[in-house]
Amino acid sequence: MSTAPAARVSGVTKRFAGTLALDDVELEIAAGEIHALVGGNGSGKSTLIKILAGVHTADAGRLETPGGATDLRSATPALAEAAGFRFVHQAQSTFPELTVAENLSIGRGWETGPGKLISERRVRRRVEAVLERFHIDADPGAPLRTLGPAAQAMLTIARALQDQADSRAHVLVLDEPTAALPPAEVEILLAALRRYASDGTAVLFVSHRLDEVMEVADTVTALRDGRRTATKPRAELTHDELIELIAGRPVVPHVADTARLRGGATVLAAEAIGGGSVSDVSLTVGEGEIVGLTGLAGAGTSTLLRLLFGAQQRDCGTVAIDGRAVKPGSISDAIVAGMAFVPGDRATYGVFDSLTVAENLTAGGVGRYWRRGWVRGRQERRDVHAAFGRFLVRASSPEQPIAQLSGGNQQKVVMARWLSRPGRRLVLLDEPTQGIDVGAREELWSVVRRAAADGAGVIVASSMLEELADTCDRVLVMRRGRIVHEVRESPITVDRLIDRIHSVEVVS
Ligand SMILES: Nc1ncnc2c1ncn2[C@@H]1O[C@H](COP(=O)(O)OP(=O)(O)OP(=O)(O)O)[C@@H](O)[C@H]1O
Repeated sequence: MSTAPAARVSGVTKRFAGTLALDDVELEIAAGEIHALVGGNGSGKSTLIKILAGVHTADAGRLETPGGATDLRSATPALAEAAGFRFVHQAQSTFPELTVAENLSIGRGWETGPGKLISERRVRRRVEAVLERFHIDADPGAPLRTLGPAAQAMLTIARALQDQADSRAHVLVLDEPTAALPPAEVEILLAALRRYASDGTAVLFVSHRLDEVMEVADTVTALRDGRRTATKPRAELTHDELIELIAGRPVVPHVADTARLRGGATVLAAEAIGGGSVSDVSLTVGEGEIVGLTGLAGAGTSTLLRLLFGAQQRDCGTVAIDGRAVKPGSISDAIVAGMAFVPGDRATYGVFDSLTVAENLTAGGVGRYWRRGWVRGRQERRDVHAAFGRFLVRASSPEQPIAQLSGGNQQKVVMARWLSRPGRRLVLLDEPTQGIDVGAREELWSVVRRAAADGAGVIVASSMLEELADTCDRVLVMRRGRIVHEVRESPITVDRLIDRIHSVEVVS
């Protein structure tokens, strides 16, 4: 690993009305290193990245790169690009139906030959060179969707960096690069990042997955409440020290609660349901039971939850809560029956962008705050206050527009909205802790366990196998829209889950 600085930022301060998002932050990234940026929800990570990208301007701050200095008060995307920064976001647009070569040419252009016609030979030569340089094993003519998820992520990285001849001339910035990847694919992407760094690329990545930070980072910078709490070589940090830098306190792992009644009377009975990618799924969930759902990407876990809730129309089968049939495709009937749903794609389904935090918190239970035509304002305020504390929501006030909250805090509000509802019988959670910081994650799981202890059934779809192993009474493994295994050994272990997820692949 080289130690030449690829970029150095200093004195970065940013205030949004009422919130000091960054306070005099410094960060130095060396060429050839993987530098992890960690911190709790709302600690300022995205704000710093957006300033580096020129999406936000800073109130103060300076960026130095080998090419010169930039005043971050006048940061722009063009200046960021000229300084060598390249950004790969989770939702980076790729085109699954187009070929690898087409995906690597869009936005950049195609090589032409005589008469300005596209020269397929020259395009192919360039694309093959890029694939080799970024260690991607793919045919330029193959549709992108035929590649595995990690290879697709590597392709978005290659696309961002392909025109930089010198690896040392740029800083690759990744936001939660592994969040959408199943466990086996995570290792492929992390190995690729290591190779890119050993070629001289400086990699800055934001992550809440601390095991990955411990595995792959050379250096770790932690932010808390907009301030840098430490920059350290990862080799000098233990997992627990890292948690303390982020949370400001040790986070005590939960002790399994034995008092919970697991699998009492049947809450959910689903029979032979199908729709979208899911076919012929039957399952039951008992009172107080927490059932996990996992599988490789595309296995159908999210679709199954949406079919159960009615957010997606089912083609066949029946769903009943406490013996009462729930109409297909009717969210309102599902809610009346006692279902609650925390979707994975919160940008599309979870958050009411134009409303305040308080309005988002109470949106699922408006009826509760009306009594003979009067809004019970005090009760609502009390509930909002309690939810803020219990879910560790970081917002300047309940009146703040939710769009101004950090991603993780928006997720906490969505969880709070659904889990605080009285009378819920079945709670459906899709990747509930994605983007949630280590301090709040334990807290969220304890709220889920409390909901189960109160008698609700819970189904949780997640790729975080440790969390499933810690919390679930049994885990269902899906593949191609069907349930293919049930893991209910006590204790459920991560190794066992990985084995079942992959043995499914071998069987086929
Ligand atoms: N456009 C905005 N207007 C007002 N406040 C904002 C805005 N963007 C961010 N903030 C506030 O700045 C603080 C830092 O937010 P930021 O998104 O940088 O956190 P983060 O560390 O990326 O969090 P997460 O891990 O949840 O993604 C938060 O308190 C957030 O509410």
